[in-house]
Amino acid sequence: MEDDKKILEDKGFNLQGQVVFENYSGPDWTNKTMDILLQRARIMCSDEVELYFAGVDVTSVHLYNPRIELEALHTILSFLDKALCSGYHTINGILHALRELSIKMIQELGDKIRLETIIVTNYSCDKERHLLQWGKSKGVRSKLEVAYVEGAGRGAIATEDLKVGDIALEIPVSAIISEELVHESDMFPILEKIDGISLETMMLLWSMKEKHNPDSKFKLYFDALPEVFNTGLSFGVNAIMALDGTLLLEETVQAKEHLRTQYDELFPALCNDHPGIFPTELYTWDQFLWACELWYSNGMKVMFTNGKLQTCLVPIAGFLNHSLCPHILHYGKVDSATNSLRFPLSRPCNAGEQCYLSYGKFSSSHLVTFYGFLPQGENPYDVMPLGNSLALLPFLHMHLCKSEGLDNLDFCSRHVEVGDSLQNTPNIMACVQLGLAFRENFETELEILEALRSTFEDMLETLGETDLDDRSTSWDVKLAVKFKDQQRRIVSSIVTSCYYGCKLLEDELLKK
Ligand SMILES: C[S@@+](CC[C@H](N)C(=O)[O-])C[C@H]1O[C@@H](n2cnc3c(N)ncnc32)[C@H](O)[C@@H]1O
Repeated sequence: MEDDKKILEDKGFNLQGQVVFENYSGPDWTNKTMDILLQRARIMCSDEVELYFAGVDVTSVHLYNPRIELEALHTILSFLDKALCSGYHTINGILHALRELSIKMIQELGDKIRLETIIVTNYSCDKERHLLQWGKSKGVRSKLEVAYVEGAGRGAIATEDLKVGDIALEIPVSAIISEELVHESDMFPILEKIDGISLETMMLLWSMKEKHNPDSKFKLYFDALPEVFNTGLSFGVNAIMALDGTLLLEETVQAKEHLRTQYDELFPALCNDHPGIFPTELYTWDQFLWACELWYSNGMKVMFTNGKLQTCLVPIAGFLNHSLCPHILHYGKVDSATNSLRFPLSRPCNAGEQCYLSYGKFSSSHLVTFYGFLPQGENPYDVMPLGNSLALLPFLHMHLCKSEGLDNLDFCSRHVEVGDSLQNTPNIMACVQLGLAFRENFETELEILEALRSTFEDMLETLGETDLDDRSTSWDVKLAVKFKDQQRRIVSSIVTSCYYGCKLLEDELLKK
């Protein structure tokens, strides 16, 4: 919040909450006013890390992060709707014009980033249809159907053209799998006596048994779940080996070791002490891992009307896949008027198009480990290890450092951003140019940049080359190799940028 304020002040905004509609009778007033509103909204919609890395130019019209752009446009739209409802009649015309423009800009943004969904027709969706019917009988309202989509298992497809603000899906609280169920179960009195056990772990253990309960209220939900999840937690030895040289290797190994320790702390003790409640055959390591993958990849944080935030399984909503710029941005808070979880659209979704939501601001390594996929497009939340002495390097588009320029290596390590190609993301160059504009000490900057280049060159070497026969390779090795290729591309782009940055500085030094 303080960062937001500072940036707004730096940009000369009036922080008293008033936007002055200057010259609104002029020919271009709507665009100009929208521009001002957008500059503010981009800052308001960026979190601390995003602000930190976009510090130089968060107000730029450049799409440095489509999710923030969408969030900003949506914030403006909500603001305009509120203003229109509260009846500022004298400026109604202006508000309507701005509203129309923001809807148009949201539409244009959606068109720019649209992902093509290929529906795979040779899979039966009977189980999914049964679940949808069950949902309907429980009061679920849906404008989505389920289909197999290429590269992502099942996905949710819009059954009609959906506009901004339309509710794609509405799930009553009674159809959500939440802590209440474990509290009511016969395992709760045993579990609550275990020191330090979390409610999440209790839910996980409950779901392992409930999955096999023929009388479960959620039987059709469990029936429709995948038999295997294919996340990084299930990577085999070859996939782990293929990750050599990447941060992900350690992440997946550590995550799995952590889960194994957790399992060993609970089993076989619980089965031995309470065989009637924890049957051995339902609580094997493999089944525990399956349940972990279920909760990591399908768990949703839900805020209930009593203010409690819980990780839940939400039938039907669990068919929604993730996108870096999703249709559904705001969800997860139970609507007190309807006692349901609603999934409203922040950008339009046409009939037949896959409707996406955002799982969160996750790096690709997190998505591979806990969800088992790499998102399409450049992920602005990726991180790069910068060697032992340096901090993790967030990979955000466009800007290399704040206007201070490069002060020291540590400063640099925290500010560097990496682009996907030199032409449209001249990050290191932008940084150097900033340095040139603000500072005299080119020698130090050159040293820093050379050190950076050398660090990334070493990293590139460690990543090595991959030679993959795609036909005979298993899903996990393919995913590991895809991840490594992506890392290589990023690092290689930084090396190139460092190289050009050094050259620019050397030229400047020659001129002196
Ligand atoms: C909540 S589920 C979504 C429904 C899932 N596709 C299914 O068939 O059950 C999350 C899982 O969907 C897949 N997924 C989600 N978004 C994806 C994307 N953009 N690309 C590929 N797979 C995705 C991953 O396997 C992830 O673990």
